[in-house]
Amino acid sequence: MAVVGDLSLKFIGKEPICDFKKGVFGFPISSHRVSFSAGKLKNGRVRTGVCAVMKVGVENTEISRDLEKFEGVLGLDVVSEEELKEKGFMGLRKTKLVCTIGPACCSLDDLEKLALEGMNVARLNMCHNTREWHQNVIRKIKNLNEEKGFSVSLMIDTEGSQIQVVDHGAPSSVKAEDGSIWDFTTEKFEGSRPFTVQANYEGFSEGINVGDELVIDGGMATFEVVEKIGNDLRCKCTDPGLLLPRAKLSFWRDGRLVGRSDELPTLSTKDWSDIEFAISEGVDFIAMSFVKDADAVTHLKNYLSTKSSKSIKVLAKIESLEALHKLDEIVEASDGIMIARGDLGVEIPLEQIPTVQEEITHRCRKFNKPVIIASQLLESMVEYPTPTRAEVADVSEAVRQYADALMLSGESAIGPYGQKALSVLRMTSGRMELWSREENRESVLFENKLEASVPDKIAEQICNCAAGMANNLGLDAIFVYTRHGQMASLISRNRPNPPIFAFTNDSSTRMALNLQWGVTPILIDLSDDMEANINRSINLIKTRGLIKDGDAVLVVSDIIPTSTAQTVFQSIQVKTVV
Ligand SMILES: Nc1ncnc2c1ncn2[C@@H]1O[C@H](COP(=O)(O)OP(=O)(O)O)[C@@H](O)[C@H]1O
Ligand SMILES: C=C(OP(=O)(O)O)C(=O)O
Ligand SMILES: [K+]
Ligand SMILES: [Mg+2]
Repeated sequence: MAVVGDLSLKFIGKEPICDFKKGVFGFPISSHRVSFSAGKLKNGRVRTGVCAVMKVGVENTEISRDLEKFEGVLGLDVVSEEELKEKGFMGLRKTKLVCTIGPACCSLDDLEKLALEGMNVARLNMCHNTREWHQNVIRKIKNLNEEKGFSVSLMIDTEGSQIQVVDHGAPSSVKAEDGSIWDFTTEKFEGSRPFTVQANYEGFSEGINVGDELVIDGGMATFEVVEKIGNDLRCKCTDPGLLLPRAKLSFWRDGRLVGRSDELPTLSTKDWSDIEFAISEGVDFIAMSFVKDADAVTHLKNYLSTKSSKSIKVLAKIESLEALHKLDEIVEASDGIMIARGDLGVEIPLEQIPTVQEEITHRCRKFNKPVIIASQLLESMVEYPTPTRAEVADVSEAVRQYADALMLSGESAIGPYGQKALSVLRMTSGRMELWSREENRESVLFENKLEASVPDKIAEQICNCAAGMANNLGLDAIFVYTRHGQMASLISRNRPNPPIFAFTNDSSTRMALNLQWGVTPILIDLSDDMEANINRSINLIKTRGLIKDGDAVLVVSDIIPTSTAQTVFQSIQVKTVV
């Protein structure tokens, strides 16, 4: 093993040696000498940064000095780097983008195009397709990250339990006509029977009375219960519409939802086995469907902390009335929230969605948790190559509310215009971010106070001040040094004007920060010597041509050293690059 600075090279016979993570590779040229080059990976090839011949096992100070400027150790993803080079600091997009991966975008080529187009997180919805299929997608994305320098995080979305129509294959949809009589049953049968709908859950009709309303998919069609026959319901169609496979069933009485999900577990047996799969594949996020209370979230978090060697973040999906009733406790318990407007629209009247969305987004900012706004953002693009004006207005509103992330569902999973939809999200968010920054700031930003008790009040204050200083002084960027991402997220919470570069030596932290508004995470080795870390990272960024003399950055650090000899290093400083 040869050691140079904080890089190490393995020396294996006459084979070329590679350490792609560090961007280093070398060829042994004799039994005690190795020639090596080091650099950043691009398009699967190492772009050489440093070339040298060195003695194996001997520390070479000259090379160490060269390697101080070595560009390969700066873990900045290619997409942010290109964006930065092209548009400068203020041009970096703040709002993060999540894409649901499905049959329309699962080839290596399609995934690469989505990554290039700005996908920050890939979502795999375990409601659909086989585990092998999902595994294949995960492997491809990890491969793209390793070989081509992307940094796309992975999210598994659980199926969850829900009362719905069984997907019996064909036909794909049936029309219910006004006044027609239908039987909703739990009887199991293959194929389809006329005027009969199979429900997936035995107890679906418990507590339901004659006269109650049965609503399909939040309003696609409506029935009135006219007769109860054992567990089955005979219903008359009062508002005609389509019955799709897996359509959701909800019951209403006197204009209010009849709670049906009490008996259903938040995590089913299938969900638990999908969670094992998520752990073994080392994904970054698990989005938990139909969360009812904080206990379910805490339980999963505890489970993951004992079972998973890497940190996996738990996102709670808010998609039921019950979750809305316990919003604060759920937000506080989770690592982030998804506003799952699809199912939420089944449980609350549609006209309440906009205000509920804004309220949840505000609660997330208060508790400092990232929030994703999901479902139907560009729904018409599942079929058409352009969005409706109303859809663009919806996306803009989500950005104006300072959501951390926006999500595509069917638009990318099954639609033929997935990349285009992603670019619509990118352009629309860029435009609204600029407008908010320049024209609308004061009206939307609200007071800084955190709702939750942050264990470290000093960190919170430092971050609030840092964001204010960076804005007031008109600085170019904020550099924050963070092991677990806490400081980066506390700065992001203030939604400052300049971009936040979060330097971390923890790859899980890097991947988790991909969901955080305005944060560009960078993987880098961090030593206990904070001054050295700061100088080294500024040099690295400068060597790459991403920062120039005269640029001013705000540097924030709060790294607790690993050795006990040093004290906690907390500081804010303004550095002008020279
Ligand atoms: N992995 C997948 N395999 C096949 N189809 C998928 C997959 N993921 C999503 N889809 C399709 O994309 C649509 C939209 O995705 P999503 O919103 O995540 O699911 P759902 O409609 O079940 O809530 C789904 O209805 C399904 O038709
Ligand atoms: C995102 C959602 O969940 P899923 O697609 O899993 O139903 C939703 O209901 O909006
Ligand atoms: K799901
Ligand atoms: Mg849902």
